Amino acid sequence: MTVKDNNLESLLEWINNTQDVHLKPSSHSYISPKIEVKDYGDNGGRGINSIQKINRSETILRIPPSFLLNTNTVIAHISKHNDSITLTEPYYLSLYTPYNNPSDKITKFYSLLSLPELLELTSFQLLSLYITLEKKRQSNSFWKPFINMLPDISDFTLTPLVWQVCKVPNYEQLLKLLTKSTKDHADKVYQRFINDYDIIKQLVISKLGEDEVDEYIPIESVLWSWLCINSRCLYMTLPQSKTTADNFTLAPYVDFLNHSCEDQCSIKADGLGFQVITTSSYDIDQQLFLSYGPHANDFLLCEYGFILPKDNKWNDVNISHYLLPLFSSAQIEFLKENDYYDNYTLTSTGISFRTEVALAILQEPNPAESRKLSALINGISDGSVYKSHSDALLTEILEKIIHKCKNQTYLEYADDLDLPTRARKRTIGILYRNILDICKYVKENL
Ligand SMILES: C[S@@+](CC[C@H](N)C(=O)[O-])C[C@H]1O[C@@H](n2cnc3c(N)ncnc32)[C@H](O)[C@@H]1O
Repeated sequence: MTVKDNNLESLLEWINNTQDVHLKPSSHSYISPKIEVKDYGDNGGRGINSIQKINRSETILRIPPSFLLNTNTVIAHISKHNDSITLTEPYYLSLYTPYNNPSDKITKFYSLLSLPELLELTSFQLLSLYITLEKKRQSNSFWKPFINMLPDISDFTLTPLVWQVCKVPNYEQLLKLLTKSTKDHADKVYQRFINDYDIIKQLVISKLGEDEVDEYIPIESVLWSWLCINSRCLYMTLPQSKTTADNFTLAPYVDFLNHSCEDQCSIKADGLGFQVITTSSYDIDQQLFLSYGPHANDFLLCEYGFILPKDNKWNDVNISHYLLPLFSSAQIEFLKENDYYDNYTLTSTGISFRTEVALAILQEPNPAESRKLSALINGISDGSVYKSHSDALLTEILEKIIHKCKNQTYLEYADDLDLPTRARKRTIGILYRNILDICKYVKENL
């Protein structure tokens, strides 16, 4: 179904017609007439669809720097409401920031912030704070057409972070049901969010006092902004970023591209802004995809709130927690020295070399002195001397995992009356099915 709503029309109007008069027309926004936004329903929500044939290497989108939401544009916009901030760098001064100084509470809050305080925040913290506040400002925000097209919190119903922060029905049971690697990942995402929220909160308290926190930055609103950023950010080098993780931007319209394991579009960020170029040709009425990266389903679920139920070639099974307790201290020392400590995985094509090395080391009481081991690690031997013991241990581990997963795949058919709980349990069931399929394959092919 073609998406036709007022919000989308406002977004297109904003991207196409709010041009910086100082820019050459060649630098203006461009949305190819060969694409449209289409609603794929349960199969990914909104995505980009071809309405004409598209060739390989065609530029289909170009969003100029002034319409990208990132640290640069946020600081440039906030500075318009703050007399104490004077920006001199060209990457701020070249941005189009139509001056609109509404006398609302948020303008007042911006006027209290200093440039060092803003630069102290990570991109994630700054953007989460800014989007939360700009959403509140509604028509007073330059970014309103973009913010109005961001997904609803209900679109993140499968994200474990939402279960935990919003304490959804059965959230404790759901978290316990997660596969180990998904739970480990979900815990890290939770820590990242809570840390970001605490820092934003401290800043608001330092300017406005504790009583204003719920008014300006209720945790549910920051959670929504944070998830929109996490699931829609695109890599782009920014001049003032402190870490690689800070190098990202949000790009309206580009962010309608759904994920597939196979790359079908590439992205380019330069002085012209953000561009999307096709890397394959498309017939009429085909969905255009971008690969978000080599992500397994547990990663996709925790970071983006979806999984690829079939054919995610990046799925793996981590067996580190079975192997790590078996190593002696000499073996651990060797593993650490040679960068082979932890992260032992199996995939749908077999066991990783790292896992093979770990299984071999378990058979060497003095690994540092073993020439057989050194030959395996240096690619001089294929390690067949270790194979029968490695296979026996691996079979034992695989049988334990297979048994556990078989006990959990019933979740795929969960029939809870509460529909979000049902969807969450079914997704967890698929994660167990993914693990089961890999383990069975590896066991059969030892
Ligand atoms: C960058 S946005 C893509 C546009 C999004 N579908 C929308 O409606 O705005 C990323 C989000 O799209 C959804 N998504 C992306 N690729 C998907 C896929 N292959 N299957 C299901 N959902 C997908 C997830 O909700 C993800 O968090």
